[in-house]
Amino acid sequence: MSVSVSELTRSFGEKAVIDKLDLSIAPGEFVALLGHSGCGKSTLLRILAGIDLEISGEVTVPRRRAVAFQAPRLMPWKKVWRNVVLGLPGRPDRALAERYLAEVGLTDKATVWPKTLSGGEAQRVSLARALVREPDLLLLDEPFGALDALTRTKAQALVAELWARHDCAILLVTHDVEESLLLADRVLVMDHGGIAHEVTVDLPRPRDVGDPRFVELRAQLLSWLGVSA
Ligand SMILES: Nc1ncnc2c1ncn2[C@@H]1O[C@H](COP(=O)(O)OP(=O)(O)OP(=O)(O)O)[C@@H](O)[C@H]1O
Repeated sequence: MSVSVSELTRSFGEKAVIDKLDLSIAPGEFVALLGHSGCGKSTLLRILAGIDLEISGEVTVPRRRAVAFQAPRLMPWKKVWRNVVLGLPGRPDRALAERYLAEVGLTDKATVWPKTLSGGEAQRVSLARALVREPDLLLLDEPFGALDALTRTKAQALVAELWARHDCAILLVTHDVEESLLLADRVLVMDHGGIAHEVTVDLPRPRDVGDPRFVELRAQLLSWLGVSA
């Protein structure tokens, strides 16, 4: 297993936001996580990232893991390529940064300042910064949430491509049922502090939103989320 979580509990004060949650993710598997606002998705991601340690239960994650958040969180005083390799051991390596910037289609942005990037470009830099760590597990917390529809569609295609190339497991937190079905092998629905439902997306890629099975899965997920299709 790439990720193995058993009886995970995380409380804020009296309230257990995550309550005896079990989860496993296979190496190379793409898993999407849906759930109502405030149900604890980001909290779970922070725990898997090793940012939040105030937990009980068992959590096993690969040592090589990386996170990309909804906001790209680039350092404004460092040029793009330096942001990509920020925090890596050793001397900052521009050629290395450029290799990963090329993967996200931003070769020509290596030496610009982050403030000159569009939202979609900044998000791609954030992906390059995650990938440069060659993670076995990539944690994505609504990375496309703030993007317009067209940019979002392109970013989704890019993530699908990067995942196919890099052979890492991905856990993608999203609010978008369609996005989860376009990208993931398995979709989880979080509720009441645990994984309340899950579905395996048994459809070949690239996926067709008009496929009857796609429509059926979307209706199933929406009904689990309490939204009628
Ligand atoms: N540091 C904190 N202190 C107190 N409560 C917190 C803290 N962090 C999160 N919470 C609470 O835990 C719950 C889960 O928050 P979390 O951000 O994980 O939800 P989410 O499912 O990611 O929501 P959204 O989809 O809106 O991003 C919320 O009720 C939130 O208020």
